Amino acid sequence: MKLNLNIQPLSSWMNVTHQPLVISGPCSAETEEQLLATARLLKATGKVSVLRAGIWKPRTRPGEFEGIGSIGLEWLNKAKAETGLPIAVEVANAKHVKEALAAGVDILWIGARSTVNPFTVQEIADALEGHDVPVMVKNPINPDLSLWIGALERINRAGITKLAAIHRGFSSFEKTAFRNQPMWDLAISLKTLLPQLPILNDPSHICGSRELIPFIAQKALDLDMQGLMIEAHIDPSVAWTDAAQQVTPAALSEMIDGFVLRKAESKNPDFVDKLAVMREKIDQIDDQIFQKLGERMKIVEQIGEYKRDNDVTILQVSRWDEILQKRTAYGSVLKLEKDFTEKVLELIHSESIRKQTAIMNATKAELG
Ligand SMILES: C=C(O[C@@H]1C=C(C(=O)O)C=C[C@H]1O)C(=O)O
Repeated sequence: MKLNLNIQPLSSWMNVTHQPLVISGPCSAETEEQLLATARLLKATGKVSVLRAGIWKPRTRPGEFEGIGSIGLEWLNKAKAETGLPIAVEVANAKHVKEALAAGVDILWIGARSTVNPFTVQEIADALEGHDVPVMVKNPINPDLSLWIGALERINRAGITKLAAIHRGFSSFEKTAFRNQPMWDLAISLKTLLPQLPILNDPSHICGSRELIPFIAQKALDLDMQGLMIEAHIDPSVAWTDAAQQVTPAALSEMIDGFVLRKAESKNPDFVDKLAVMREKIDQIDDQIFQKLGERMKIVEQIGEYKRDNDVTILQVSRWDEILQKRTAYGSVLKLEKDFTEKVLELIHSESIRKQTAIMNATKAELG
Protein backbone atom coordinates (compact mmCIF):
# COMPACT_ATOMS: atom_id res chain seq x y z
CA MET A 1 0.00 0.00 0.00
CA LYS A 2 1.28 3.46 -0.89
CA LEU A 3 -0.04 6.64 0.71
CA ASN A 4 -0.79 9.73 -1.22
CA LEU A 5 0.71 12.94 0.11
CA ASN A 6 1.39 16.00 -2.00
CA ILE A 7 5.08 16.50 -1.30
CA GLN A 8 7.77 18.48 -3.10
CA PRO A 9 11.21 16.88 -3.47
CA LEU A 10 13.71 18.02 -0.85
CA SER A 11 16.04 19.43 -3.53
CA SER A 12 13.34 21.89 -4.63
CA TRP A 13 13.23 23.66 -1.25
CA MET A 14 16.45 22.81 0.57
CA ASN A 15 19.77 24.25 -0.52
CA VAL A 16 22.12 21.44 0.45
CA THR A 17 25.53 23.07 0.42
CA HIS A 18 27.44 19.92 1.36
CA GLN A 19 26.64 16.20 1.22
CA PRO A 20 25.17 14.74 3.30
CA LEU A 21 22.61 17.35 4.32
CA VAL A 22 23.42 18.29 7.92
CA ILE A 23 21.21 20.45 10.12
CA SER A 24 23.10 21.41 13.24
CA GLY A 25 23.11 23.76 16.18
CA PRO A 26 22.67 23.66 19.92
CA CYS A 27 19.98 21.65 21.65
CA SER A 28 18.92 24.94 23.26
CA ALA A 29 19.74 28.53 22.49
CA GLU A 30 21.16 29.60 25.87
CA THR A 31 22.70 33.01 25.34
CA GLU A 32 23.22 35.20 22.31
CA GLU A 33 26.99 34.62 22.55
CA GLN A 34 26.65 30.84 22.80
CA LEU A 35 24.34 30.69 19.77
CA LEU A 36 26.37 33.08 17.61
CA ALA A 37 29.70 31.46 18.49
CA THR A 38 28.32 28.00 17.72
CA ALA A 39 26.74 29.21 14.48
CA ARG A 40 29.99 30.84 13.33
CA LEU A 41 32.00 27.67 13.87
CA LEU A 42 29.36 25.50 12.21
CA LYS A 43 29.34 27.80 9.19
CA ALA A 44 33.14 27.71 9.09
CA THR A 45 33.10 23.92 8.70
CA GLY A 46 31.41 24.43 5.32
CA LYS A 47 29.51 21.20 5.97
CA VAL A 48 26.32 22.45 7.62
CA SER A 49 23.32 23.54 5.53
CA VAL A 50 20.89 24.70 8.24
CA LEU A 51 21.27 26.13 11.77
CA ARG A 52 18.94 24.69 14.40
CA ALA A 53 18.25 25.72 18.00
CA GLY A 54 15.54 24.90 20.51
CA ILE A 55 14.01 27.98 22.09
CA TRP A 56 10.85 26.43 23.53
CA LYS A 57 11.83 23.19 25.24
CA PRO A 58 9.36 20.53 26.34
CA ARG A 59 10.89 19.19 29.56
CA THR A 60 9.94 16.09 31.49
CA ARG A 61 9.83 17.81 34.90
CA PRO A 62 8.81 21.39 35.71
CA GLY A 63 11.47 23.69 37.05
CA GLU A 64 14.10 22.65 34.51
CA PHE A 65 15.29 25.12 31.85
CA GLU A 66 12.33 25.39 29.50
CA GLY A 67 14.01 27.31 26.74
CA ILE A 68 15.00 30.93 26.36
CA GLY A 69 11.74 31.76 24.57
CA SER A 70 10.97 34.33 21.91
CA ILE A 71 14.20 36.34 22.36
CA GLY A 72 15.93 33.31 20.84
CA LEU A 73 14.27 34.15 17.52
CA GLU A 74 16.17 37.45 17.46
CA TRP A 75 19.45 35.66 18.18
CA LEU A 76 18.74 33.12 15.46
CA ASN A 77 18.06 35.90 13.00
CA LYS A 78 21.36 37.56 13.96
CA ALA A 79 23.14 34.24 13.37
CA LYS A 80 21.39 33.91 10.03
CA ALA A 81 22.34 37.45 8.98
CA GLU A 82 25.96 36.79 9.88
CA THR A 83 26.41 33.26 8.54
CA GLY A 84 23.82 33.10 5.78
CA LEU A 85 22.59 29.80 7.21
CA PRO A 86 18.82 29.23 7.08
CA ILE A 87 17.35 28.72 10.57
CA ALA A 88 15.12 26.01 12.07
CA VAL A 89 13.21 25.86 15.36
CA GLU A 90 10.85 23.46 17.09
CA VAL A 91 7.24 24.58 17.43
CA ALA A 92 4.78 22.96 19.82
CA ASN A 93 1.68 25.17 19.66
CA ALA A 94 -0.05 27.83 17.54
CA LYS A 95 1.70 30.68 19.39
CA HIS A 96 5.12 29.24 18.56
CA VAL A 97 4.14 28.89 14.90
CA LYS A 98 2.87 32.47 14.74
CA GLU A 99 6.02 33.89 16.34
CA ALA A 100 8.38 31.74 14.28
CA LEU A 101 6.65 32.70 11.03
CA ALA A 102 6.62 36.39 12.00
CA ALA A 103 10.36 36.15 12.70
CA GLY A 104 10.97 34.61 9.26
CA VAL A 105 12.20 31.22 10.50
CA ASP A 106 13.04 29.12 7.44
CA ILE A 107 12.13 25.63 8.69
CA LEU A 108 9.85 24.52 11.52
CA TRP A 109 9.95 21.13 13.13
CA ILE A 110 7.47 19.33 15.31
CA GLY A 111 9.01 17.41 18.22
CA ALA A 112 8.33 13.83 19.27
CA ARG A 113 6.36 14.91 22.32
CA SER A 114 4.00 16.90 20.08
CA THR A 115 3.65 14.36 17.26
CA VAL A 116 2.27 11.97 19.83
CA ASN A 117 -0.78 14.22 20.38
CA PRO A 118 -3.17 14.71 17.42
CA PHE A 119 -4.77 17.76 19.10
CA THR A 120 -1.38 19.48 19.27
CA VAL A 121 -0.52 18.53 15.70
CA GLN A 122 -3.89 19.79 14.46
CA GLU A 123 -3.43 23.08 16.32
CA ILE A 124 -0.04 23.49 14.65
CA ALA A 125 -1.50 22.50 11.27
CA ASP A 126 -4.29 25.09 11.61
CA ALA A 127 -1.75 27.78 12.48
CA LEU A 128 0.27 26.84 9.38
CA GLU A 129 -2.69 27.17 7.01
CA GLY A 130 -1.88 29.58 4.18
CA HIS A 131 1.88 29.61 4.87
CA ASP A 132 4.47 28.13 2.55
CA VAL A 133 7.10 27.07 5.08
CA PRO A 134 9.00 23.77 5.22
CA VAL A 135 7.97 21.54 8.14
CA MET A 136 9.75 18.50 9.53
CA VAL A 137 7.86 16.03 11.69
CA LYS A 138 9.78 13.97 14.23
CA ASN A 139 8.48 10.51 15.03
CA PRO A 140 6.19 10.22 18.07
CA ILE A 141 7.90 9.08 21.27
CA ASN A 142 6.06 5.74 21.15
CA PRO A 143 6.64 3.34 18.27
CA ASP A 144 3.35 4.02 16.49
CA LEU A 145 3.76 4.44 12.75
CA SER A 146 0.14 5.55 12.27
CA LEU A 147 0.60 8.50 14.63
CA TRP A 148 3.67 9.59 12.69
CA ILE A 149 1.84 9.28 9.37
CA GLY A 150 -1.24 10.97 10.85
CA ALA A 151 0.82 13.99 11.88
CA LEU A 152 2.39 14.22 8.41
CA GLU A 153 -1.11 14.01 6.87
CA ARG A 154 -2.47 16.76 9.13
CA ILE A 155 0.39 19.11 8.19
CA ASN A 156 0.10 18.22 4.51
CA ARG A 157 -3.67 18.86 4.55
CA ALA A 158 -2.94 22.34 5.88
CA GLY A 159 -1.21 22.95 2.54
CA ILE A 160 2.39 22.30 3.58
CA THR A 161 4.09 20.49 0.69
CA LYS A 162 7.68 21.15 1.77
CA LEU A 163 7.48 18.29 4.18
CA ALA A 164 9.99 15.89 5.71
CA ALA A 165 10.11 13.38 8.55
CA ILE A 166 12.80 13.10 11.19
CA HIS A 167 13.61 9.73 12.73
CA ARG A 168 14.75 10.38 16.33
CA GLY A 169 14.10 6.98 17.87
CA PHE A 170 11.45 5.70 20.27
CA SER A 171 11.01 5.53 24.04
CA SER A 172 11.15 2.11 25.58
CA PHE A 173 11.21 0.51 29.02
CA GLU A 174 14.13 -1.54 27.85
CA LYS A 175 17.38 0.06 28.97
CA THR A 176 20.00 -0.16 26.26
CA ALA A 177 23.01 1.88 25.21
CA PHE A 178 20.61 4.16 23.32
CA ARG A 179 18.55 6.97 24.83
CA ASN A 180 15.82 6.20 22.30
CA GLN A 181 15.58 2.88 20.47
CA PRO A 182 16.22 3.35 16.74
CA MET A 183 13.60 0.75 15.72
CA TRP A 184 14.80 1.12 12.15
CA ASP A 185 11.89 -1.01 10.89
CA LEU A 186 9.49 1.88 11.54
CA ALA A 187 11.53 4.32 9.48
CA ILE A 188 11.85 1.70 6.74
CA SER A 189 8.06 1.16 6.79
CA LEU A 190 7.50 4.92 6.52
CA LYS A 191 9.86 5.06 3.54
CA THR A 192 8.08 2.11 1.94
CA LEU A 193 4.64 3.69 2.38
CA LEU A 194 5.75 7.19 1.38
CA PRO A 195 8.72 6.81 -0.99
CA GLN A 196 8.52 10.49 -1.97
CA LEU A 197 8.83 11.71 1.65
CA PRO A 198 12.33 12.84 2.63
CA ILE A 199 13.39 11.22 5.92
CA LEU A 200 16.20 12.67 7.98
CA ASN A 201 17.81 11.01 10.96
CA ASP A 202 18.50 12.56 14.35
CA PRO A 203 21.30 10.43 15.80
CA SER A 204 21.75 12.81 18.76
CA HIS A 205 18.40 11.84 20.30
CA ILE A 206 18.72 8.16 19.40
CA CYS A 207 22.16 7.91 20.98
CA GLY A 208 21.94 10.23 23.97
CA SER A 209 25.74 10.12 24.15
CA ARG A 210 28.05 11.64 21.57
CA GLU A 211 30.33 8.59 21.19
CA LEU A 212 27.61 6.54 19.50
CA ILE A 213 26.47 9.23 17.06
CA PRO A 214 28.81 8.43 14.12
CA PHE A 215 27.65 4.80 14.01
CA ILE A 216 23.95 5.63 14.00
CA ALA A 217 24.47 8.45 11.51
CA GLN A 218 26.35 6.13 9.13
CA LYS A 219 23.66 3.48 9.44
CA ALA A 220 20.99 6.12 8.63
CA LEU A 221 22.93 7.16 5.52
CA ASP A 222 23.26 3.51 4.51
CA LEU A 223 19.48 3.20 4.83
CA ASP A 224 19.21 6.01 2.29
CA MET A 225 18.00 8.67 4.69
CA GLN A 226 18.33 12.09 3.17
CA GLY A 227 20.06 14.01 5.89
CA LEU A 228 21.05 14.30 9.53
CA MET A 229 20.09 16.59 12.38
CA ILE A 230 22.99 16.60 14.84
CA GLU A 231 23.17 18.79 17.93
CA ALA A 232 26.32 20.87 18.31
CA HIS A 233 27.39 23.27 21.05
CA ILE A 234 30.40 25.55 21.37
CA ASP A 235 31.19 23.81 24.69
CA PRO A 236 28.98 20.74 25.31
CA SER A 237 30.42 20.27 28.81
CA VAL A 238 28.54 23.33 30.04
CA ALA A 239 25.36 22.90 27.93
CA TRP A 240 22.14 23.66 29.80
CA THR A 241 20.32 20.74 28.16
CA ASP A 242 21.40 17.38 26.72
CA ALA A 243 25.10 17.96 27.47
CA ALA A 244 26.07 14.32 26.87
CA GLN A 245 24.77 14.16 23.32
CA GLN A 246 26.07 17.44 21.90
CA VAL A 247 29.33 17.67 19.97
CA THR A 248 31.62 20.58 19.28
CA PRO A 249 31.53 22.04 15.77
CA ALA A 250 35.07 20.67 15.27
CA ALA A 251 33.99 17.16 16.29
CA LEU A 252 31.00 17.44 13.98
CA SER A 253 33.24 18.41 11.10
CA GLU A 254 35.53 15.45 11.73
CA MET A 255 32.53 13.13 12.01
CA ILE A 256 31.13 14.31 8.68
CA ASP A 257 34.53 13.71 7.03
CA GLY A 258 34.37 10.11 8.26
CA PHE A 259 31.01 9.33 6.65
CA VAL A 260 31.01 6.98 3.68
CA LEU A 261 28.45 8.25 1.16
CA ARG A 262 26.76 5.49 -0.78
CA LYS A 263 24.40 6.16 -3.65
CA ALA A 264 20.84 4.82 -3.92
CA GLU A 265 21.66 3.11 -7.19
CA SER A 266 24.44 2.69 -9.70
CA LYS A 267 24.08 3.25 -13.44
CA ASN A 268 27.22 1.21 -14.14
CA PRO A 269 25.96 -1.47 -16.62
CA ASP A 270 28.26 -4.11 -15.17
CA PHE A 271 26.87 -3.49 -11.68
CA VAL A 272 23.28 -3.50 -12.98
CA ASP A 273 23.83 -6.83 -14.82
CA LYS A 274 25.44 -8.59 -11.87
CA LEU A 275 22.76 -7.28 -9.50
CA ALA A 276 20.03 -8.57 -11.84
CA VAL A 277 21.61 -12.05 -11.89
CA MET A 278 21.83 -12.17 -8.09
CA ARG A 279 18.26 -10.88 -7.71
CA GLU A 280 17.05 -13.58 -10.09
CA LYS A 281 18.58 -16.15 -7.73
CA ILE A 282 16.86 -14.49 -4.77
CA ASP A 283 13.52 -14.57 -6.60
CA GLN A 284 13.90 -18.31 -7.20
CA ILE A 285 14.81 -18.97 -3.58
CA ASP A 286 11.86 -16.84 -2.35
CA ASP A 287 9.57 -18.89 -4.63
CA GLN A 288 10.86 -22.07 -3.03
CA ILE A 289 10.54 -20.69 0.51
CA PHE A 290 6.88 -19.77 -0.06
CA GLN A 291 6.12 -23.02 -1.86
CA LYS A 292 7.52 -24.90 1.14
CA LEU A 293 5.61 -22.66 3.60
CA GLY A 294 2.41 -23.47 1.70
CA GLU A 295 3.19 -27.19 1.87
CA ARG A 296 3.97 -26.93 5.58
CA MET A 297 0.66 -25.19 6.29
CA LYS A 298 -1.25 -27.93 4.46
CA ILE A 299 0.27 -30.52 6.82
CA VAL A 300 -0.47 -28.24 9.79
CA GLU A 301 -4.13 -28.25 8.70
CA GLN A 302 -4.15 -32.05 8.45
CA ILE A 303 -2.69 -32.22 11.97
CA GLY A 304 -5.40 -29.74 13.09
CA GLU A 305 -8.15 -31.99 11.73
CA TYR A 306 -6.57 -35.04 13.30
CA LYS A 307 -6.34 -33.29 16.70
CA ARG A 308 -9.94 -32.13 16.36
CA ASP A 309 -11.16 -35.67 15.67
CA ASN A 310 -9.18 -36.98 18.64
CA ASP A 311 -9.88 -34.13 21.07
CA VAL A 312 -6.23 -33.14 21.40
CA THR A 313 -5.15 -29.55 22.19
CA ILE A 314 -3.79 -27.32 19.46
CA LEU A 315 -0.74 -26.09 21.32
CA GLN A 316 1.88 -28.75 21.94
CA VAL A 317 4.58 -27.04 23.95
CA SER A 318 7.06 -29.92 23.99
CA ARG A 319 6.88 -30.34 20.20
CA TRP A 320 7.17 -26.57 19.71
CA ASP A 321 10.13 -26.51 22.07
CA GLU A 322 11.81 -29.34 20.18
CA ILE A 323 11.39 -27.41 16.92
CA LEU A 324 12.82 -24.24 18.46
CA GLN A 325 15.86 -26.08 19.82
CA LYS A 326 16.59 -28.05 16.66
CA ARG A 327 16.07 -25.23 14.19
CA THR A 328 17.99 -22.56 16.08
CA ALA A 329 20.92 -24.99 16.38
CA TYR A 330 20.70 -25.76 12.65
CA GLY A 331 20.24 -22.05 11.91
CA SER A 332 23.43 -21.16 13.72
CA VAL A 333 25.34 -23.76 11.65
CA LEU A 334 23.93 -21.97 8.60
CA LYS A 335 25.18 -18.66 10.05
CA LEU A 336 21.69 -17.35 10.83
CA GLU A 337 21.31 -15.16 13.93
CA LYS A 338 19.45 -16.95 16.73
CA ASP A 339 17.14 -13.98 17.14
CA PHE A 340 16.25 -14.08 13.45
CA THR A 341 15.61 -17.83 13.42
CA GLU A 342 13.40 -17.54 16.49
CA LYS A 343 11.38 -14.69 14.97
CA VAL A 344 10.79 -16.67 11.76
CA LEU A 345 9.77 -19.77 13.71
CA GLU A 346 7.46 -17.76 15.99
CA LEU A 347 5.70 -16.27 12.96
CA ILE A 348 5.26 -19.70 11.42
CA HIS A 349 4.07 -21.21 14.69
CA SER A 350 1.51 -18.49 15.38
CA GLU A 351 0.14 -18.95 11.85
CA SER A 352 -0.10 -22.73 12.51
CA ILE A 353 -2.02 -22.03 15.72
CA ARG A 354 -4.32 -19.62 13.88
CA LYS A 355 -5.05 -22.16 11.14
CA GLN A 356 -5.70 -24.99 13.58
CA THR A 357 -7.91 -22.75 15.75
CA ALA A 358 -10.01 -21.96 12.68
CA ILE A 359 -10.39 -25.70 12.04
CA MET A 360 -11.44 -26.41 15.65
CA ASN A 361 -13.87 -23.48 15.76
CA ALA A 362 -15.48 -24.31 12.44
CA THR A 363 -16.27 -27.78 13.70
CA LYS A 364 -17.67 -26.52 17.01
CA ALA A 365 -20.00 -24.23 15.10
CA GLU A 366 -21.05 -27.07 12.80
CA LEU A 367 -21.73 -29.34 15.74
CA GLY A 368 -23.76 -26.41 17.09
C1 LIG B 1 1.48 -28.64 14.00
C2 LIG B 1 1.28 -28.83 15.30
O1 LIG B 1 0.60 -27.88 16.12
C3 LIG B 1 1.23 -26.76 16.70
C4 LIG B 1 2.08 -26.15 15.69
C5 LIG B 1 3.37 -26.55 15.52
C6 LIG B 1 4.14 -26.25 14.25
O2 LIG B 1 3.73 -25.36 13.51
O3 LIG B 1 5.15 -26.92 13.98
C7 LIG B 1 3.99 -27.28 16.56
C8 LIG B 1 3.35 -27.58 17.71
C9 LIG B 1 1.97 -27.17 17.99
O4 LIG B 1 1.99 -26.14 18.94
C10 LIG B 1 1.76 -30.02 16.00
O5 LIG B 1 1.23 -30.35 17.07
O6 LIG B 1 2.67 -30.71 15.46
